[in-house]
Amino acid sequence: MQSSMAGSEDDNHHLIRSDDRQHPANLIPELCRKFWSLGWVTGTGGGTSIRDDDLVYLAPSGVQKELMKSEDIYVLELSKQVDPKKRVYLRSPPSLKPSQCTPLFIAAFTKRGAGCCIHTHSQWAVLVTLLLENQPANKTLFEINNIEQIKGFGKGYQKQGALGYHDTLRIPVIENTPFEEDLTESLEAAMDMYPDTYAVLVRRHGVYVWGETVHKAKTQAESLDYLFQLAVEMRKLGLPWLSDIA
Ligand SMILES: CSC[C@@H](O)[C@@H](O)C(=O)COP(=O)(O)O
Ligand SMILES: [Zn+2]
Repeated sequence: MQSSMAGSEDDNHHLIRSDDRQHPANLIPELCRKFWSLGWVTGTGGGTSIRDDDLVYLAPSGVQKELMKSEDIYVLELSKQVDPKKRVYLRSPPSLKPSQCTPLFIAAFTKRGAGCCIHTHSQWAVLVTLLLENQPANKTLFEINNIEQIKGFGKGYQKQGALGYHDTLRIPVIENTPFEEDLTESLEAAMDMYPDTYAVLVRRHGVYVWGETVHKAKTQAESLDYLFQLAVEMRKLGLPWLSDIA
């Protein structure tokens, strides 16, 4: 059975103890409970990380994400991470390991200044990557336009405002790897190739979505899941994802 380990003062327990619902250590378990009910983080897959200034909060690996408690949350200082192979944690709950998604979350924080990164194993995301399998590897792109929900996305990195109804939303797809951490290089390459994207799909696996704030990351993750589901249904009906309505 998954258990929460009560921390002591010397393991920086104060970093995750707060009565504020908006505190990252309270918000991550609450968000994961919501995401579990959407089928995004079932069977321990997926997760969420939040950055508050230089502090990064993240979940343990291999735990049932919807049953997590604030006591289970890891904390690290972003600016102190010199060697990705020797990650230094301000707070490490005993008997647990940090999420395997950690280097991918960190890529969103360092390369895109994100405040929150959400990883889902949504079946809609996986289905979209399967529908795109005929495109060349590493040049795969999900594209959709002329759908109202596209307005749920920001224009891009360091840009003001949201995408418009007629804009085309583009989400790159990277190939899956046997170990989550080995996705980091291709996720970073996709960020470089598509600097304005707020998400990267992982073939036969799921999606990473981020935003400047928790609110924006959640809005974009929900908008994307809506669009992925819609895209799968459109394909079944023989409807194109891109149209030239002016
Ligand atoms: C169902 S196992 C899924 C994991 O391998 C991974 O893809 C994942 O998303 C969660 O990794 P975790 O280390 O448990 O946070
Ligand atoms: Zn995953």
